[in-house]
Amino acid sequence: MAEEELPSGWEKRLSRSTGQHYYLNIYTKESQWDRPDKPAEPVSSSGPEQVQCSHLLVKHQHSRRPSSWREEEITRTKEEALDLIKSYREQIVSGRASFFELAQKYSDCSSARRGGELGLFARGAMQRPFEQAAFALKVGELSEPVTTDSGIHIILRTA
Ligand SMILES: O=C(N[C@H](Cc1nc2ccccc2[nH]1)C(=O)O)c1cc2ccccc2s1
Repeated sequence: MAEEELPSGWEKRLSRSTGQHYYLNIYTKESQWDRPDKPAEPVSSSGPEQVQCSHLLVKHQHSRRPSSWREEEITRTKEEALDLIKSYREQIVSGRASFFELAQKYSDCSSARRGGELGLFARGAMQRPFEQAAFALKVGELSEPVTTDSGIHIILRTA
């Protein structure tokens, strides 16, 4: 009886040490003894090309532009900004407030009017610490506080 065809993405190999056959995933280079029952998927090892995020930014006196739609001159200290961003994060995580609502009310970024929505962006578009944090998030995940030259952010990945 002809052996059933292997699912795509696998190769059948012979183990020299045991004389047993094993199966090699040609994408991940992982091997297994059991015959695979479904195709191996090509992995995008470099992660997503683009992410969609919203953010809530609290600026401080040393921010790159210590001014915003909320406040002509922002004088709070970096420590006060971090305390604020932590309290907003806690309100969101506890479900007492929505990300959209707090970003709209309190974010020092012009994206506040859209609940902090920044849209889709690729690597290279945003300041590096922000990019690194955003691309490390799973969809729906809220970051810990992230510091950039603009101030302190919490980032919600939406897609
Ligand atoms: O750089 C911006 N706004 C700055 C503050 C700021 N700095 C950021 C740094 C990283 C990501 C977003 C950031 N927003 C400001 O208003 O002083 C952006 C506003 C918007 C609005 C819509 C979409 C993208 C962007 S980027």
